Amino acid sequence: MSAKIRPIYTIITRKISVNSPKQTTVEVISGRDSYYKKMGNKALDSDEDLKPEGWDDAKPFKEIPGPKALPIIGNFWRFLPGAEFYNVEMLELHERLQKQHGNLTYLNGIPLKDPILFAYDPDDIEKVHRNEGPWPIRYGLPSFDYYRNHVRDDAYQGVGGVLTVQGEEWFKFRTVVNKILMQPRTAEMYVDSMDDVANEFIDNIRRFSKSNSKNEMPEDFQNEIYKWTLESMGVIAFNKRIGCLKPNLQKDSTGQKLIESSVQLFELMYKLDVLPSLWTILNTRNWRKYVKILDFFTEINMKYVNECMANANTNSNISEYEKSVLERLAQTDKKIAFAMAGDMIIAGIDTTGRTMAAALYFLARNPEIQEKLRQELKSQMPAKDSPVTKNILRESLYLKAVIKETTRLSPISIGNMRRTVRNMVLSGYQIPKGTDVLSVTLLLCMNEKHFQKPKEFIPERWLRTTQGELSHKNLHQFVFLPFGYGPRSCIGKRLANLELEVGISKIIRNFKLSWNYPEAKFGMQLLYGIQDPLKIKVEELED
Ligand code: HEM
Repeated sequence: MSAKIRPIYTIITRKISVNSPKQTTVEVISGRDSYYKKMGNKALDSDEDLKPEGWDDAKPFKEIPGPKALPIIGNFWRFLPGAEFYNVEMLELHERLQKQHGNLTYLNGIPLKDPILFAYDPDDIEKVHRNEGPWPIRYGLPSFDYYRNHVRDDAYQGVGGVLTVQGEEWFKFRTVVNKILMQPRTAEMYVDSMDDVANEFIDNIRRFSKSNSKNEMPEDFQNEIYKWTLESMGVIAFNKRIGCLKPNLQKDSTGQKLIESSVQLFELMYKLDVLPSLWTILNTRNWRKYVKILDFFTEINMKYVNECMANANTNSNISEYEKSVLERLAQTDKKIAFAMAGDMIIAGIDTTGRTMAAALYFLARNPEIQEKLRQELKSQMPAKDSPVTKNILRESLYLKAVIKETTRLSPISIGNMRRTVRNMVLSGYQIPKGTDVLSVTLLLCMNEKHFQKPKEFIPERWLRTTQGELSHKNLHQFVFLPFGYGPRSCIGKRLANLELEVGISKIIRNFKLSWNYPEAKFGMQLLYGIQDPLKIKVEELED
């Protein structure tokens, strides 16, 4: 995009979305109908749910409580230095909003951002998800969407991927990729390669531990974890070892450049899509940097997909499950393979990386839990260098409970976002279709109404054998949704769990972890997670 100013249609789109929904009657609400009809969602064409049960008795939308927006400056000023929400951590912000305004809070008046409803009641969250229809709508990364569909439509050719597109286009894409990525057999196929990648990560951890008298991981250990997730995702997305975990990576190597670019990419996404930003109307410095980085990813992606196609296995005796994910995607549609490989890299590094960081931190702080996990692993992996196999993973129930408990206390997203596609009543208020609702599940996961000792790391709560109050068996189904919900839920869930299971098994089987610092701070940048340097002490186990 060479023009200094974004095309006028973008500005108009943003302006429309900045307007708060002031609808109070069903007729006015239908103003957004054409948009959804364009997406072809038949459910929206029918009149049957125009007035859902309880609509006439519900209070109008405009009465939903929330921080009052002032003329012109809206609510933005509340987040400025000295004001009530300045630098307030996400969890605390939502605790305060819920306390002040109740289970449904409306926030508008943040420049160039859509107004949003925060839902804190699991029954409301259930209603939103159960009414999301077959093509749920989730907005979140407009900068990424704009890049693919407008800046580099030459490369993506109208196939925007699964992360940001909506409606029928999303559904068609997702139907193709689900068949390949959501299969348990697909994930299992990668156990050996994930084991290889984890071995290199273990070597690096060992080297860091020996490099200082305290046996601590470096301040930027989180980036080292990202190298491991990028290398793991590279195997799946590109069918290729990128080489990010090699010690002394050359500055100009692709691996090093990819690592640096992905760290910057997430920082920039946060600045463009989460913080107020002028990129939607101007070619800001951050926007230009962002496009440059995404261009680099596009170029690498194209190169690797072409390489994979050129080396594709033409042996007709080989079963579908012996082929790589990328090969199978490319067999169906090369454009889909290209966009999906890019999505996997964007969605698969920071997410699994932050979850791994949190898991290691919780294990380091809880030596008894760590030892219990180690005993489970030792029964399956007699030697420190025993490979992880799919049978080991099937049997390792405590390991799975550790990962679940990690995602309860440190989910990558504080909640799930949906744009409602039907009118509905939430907490006694009329909610018009077309409203963005963020279900803040993190708040529920931290509430003793739903979890006993909610702030403590207790994997036992997820074990089937656990009885009584601690057990998760009576948990409301919409309180704990770390991978989202329904047809739009995380497509990488199986792959992420596989990576984490293999990586954590190897680390805990080889090392003793401990934490010698005050409790780490958690918070949100693009994603939620630990904010402090991850200086975990790592000691080699004897056997
Ligand atoms: C622990 C790691 C991960 C967590 C906790 C996680 C969580 C999530 C969540 C909460 C969503 C939104 C779901 C919704 O709206 O209902 C999502 C979407 C998505 N995730 Fe993950 N994710 C993880 C790892 C991965 C990996 C490794 C990949 C790579 C394949 C991936 C690919 C995606 C994609 C492509 C979407 C968008 C799906 C769509 O909109 O149809 N994720 N993830």
